[in-house]
Amino acid sequence: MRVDGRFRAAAHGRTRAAGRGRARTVALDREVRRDRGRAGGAGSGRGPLRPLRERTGIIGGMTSSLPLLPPNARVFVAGHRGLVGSAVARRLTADGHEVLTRGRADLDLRDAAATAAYLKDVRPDAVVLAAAKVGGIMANSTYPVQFLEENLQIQLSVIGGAHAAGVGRLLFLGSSCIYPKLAPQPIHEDALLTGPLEPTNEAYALAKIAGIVQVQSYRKQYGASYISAMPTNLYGPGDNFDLETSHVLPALVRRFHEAAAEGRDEVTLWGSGTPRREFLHVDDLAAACAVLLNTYDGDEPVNIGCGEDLTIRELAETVAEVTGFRGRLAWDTSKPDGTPRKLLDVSRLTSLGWKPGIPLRDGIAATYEWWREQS
Ligand SMILES: NC(=O)C1=CN([C@@H]2O[C@H](COP(=O)(O)OP(=O)(O)OC[C@H]3O[C@@H](n4cnc5c(N)ncnc54)[C@H](OP(=O)(O)O)[C@@H]3O)[C@@H](O)[C@H]2O)C=CC1
Ligand SMILES: C[C@H]1O[C@H](OP(=O)(O)OP(=O)(O)OC[C@H]2O[C@@H](n3cnc4c(=O)[nH]c(N)nc43)[C@H](O)[C@@H]2O)[C@@H](O)[C@@H](O)C1=O
Repeated sequence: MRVDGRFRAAAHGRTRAAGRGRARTVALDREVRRDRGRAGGAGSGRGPLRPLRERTGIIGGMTSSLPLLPPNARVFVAGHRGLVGSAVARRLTADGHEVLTRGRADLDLRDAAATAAYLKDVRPDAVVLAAAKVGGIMANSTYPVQFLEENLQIQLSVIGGAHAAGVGRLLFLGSSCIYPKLAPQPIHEDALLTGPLEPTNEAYALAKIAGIVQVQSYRKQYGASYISAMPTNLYGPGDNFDLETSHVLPALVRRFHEAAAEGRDEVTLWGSGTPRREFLHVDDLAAACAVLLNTYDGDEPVNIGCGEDLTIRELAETVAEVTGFRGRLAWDTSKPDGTPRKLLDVSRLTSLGWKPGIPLRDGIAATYEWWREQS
């Protein structure tokens, strides 16, 4: 069962003069290029970069007052029916932007020609790339071909198509699994490519790393104002509750709910329960994406997390309490644990003024309520 918490308020197609939007984004692109040239390091995001005049937020650590995403911007959210895309669409709409969407039946984002044609037609001011082949530990380790190829195809289509259409601003969403399996904790963005990856999601991680390099390459070669963010494990309304393909948190909600409803006294979970994970509510993630779109224009990816983690056993105890399951936990150690720990260093993001607002227990309770209303 894929619970459907879908974003419906989005406008389809072109509802404003596309020519105006295009002129504005191309102008921003040129301006970014010109100023980076003066700073003497195209897209490095590190050197003594000067703030862009007027519209810019944070470039190379310097700030000015106006946001990088113009007010009332037209933003194409790719993957608007998913956990992340639906939350980002809600957030951008609440912030006064116009969210453009396209369902998979009308536009398969693996199709580069169709995606480029769509983006040229609607010419958004910005793109948020939240469409991807996504899944939990078992889905990742069972279908590495799809996780590698579909994500590479989507990234090539959307990022390349956005540039060809003159889109001036793009946010690419990666994942904390891009970092080495045994990276020092908390994991700083500089840990990228410093060690071997976790085998259960290596294919997915490599596709995401390619996406980061693609974004950096468009910055370096064309001066594009494209950025990448690396979220930790997410949860919330719109999540996937399918026990075979989901991440751990929605799986536990469903397992405990069903066990409590059926009066069972034991629930079996995967692995040893000892791995540690950091969980962020998707509405906090969406707020962080809005901050990045408005203020960040650096070359380096930005971690998005809450800065705290817990063991899977501790998570299970919390979810059991929320769902009213009072029985025993059993652990199926034939199932993989995955990486032992992946707590993100979120200092780069918090320095931009963002902080999480939804405590884990409250977020789980709200997600449980949402899921029960959907089922
Ligand atoms: N969930 C998490 O814990 C985390 C997620 N992320 C990242 O956030 C992003 C979004 O993830 P999330 O929202 O959880 O994933 P979901 O599976 O909930 O949503 C993915 C969306 O992408 C769409 N999509 C997938 N393939 C295609 C395609 N070929 N053409 C058009 N649309 C397509 C799906 O469409 P449809 O609805 O039709 O299936 C869906 O709307 C991903 O990049 C992921 O890596 C990062 C860290 C953690
Ligand atoms: C976001 C992130 O998500 C994935 O990495 P992951 O964090 O390892 O994934 P997960 O949420 O599926 O599991 C977390 C932990 O929980 C344990 N666990 C117990 N019981 C269940 C259970 O019932 N289901 C699941 N899925 N896990 C369970 C499980 O064994 C593991 O130890 C990748 O897709 C990766 O690519 C990625 O980006």
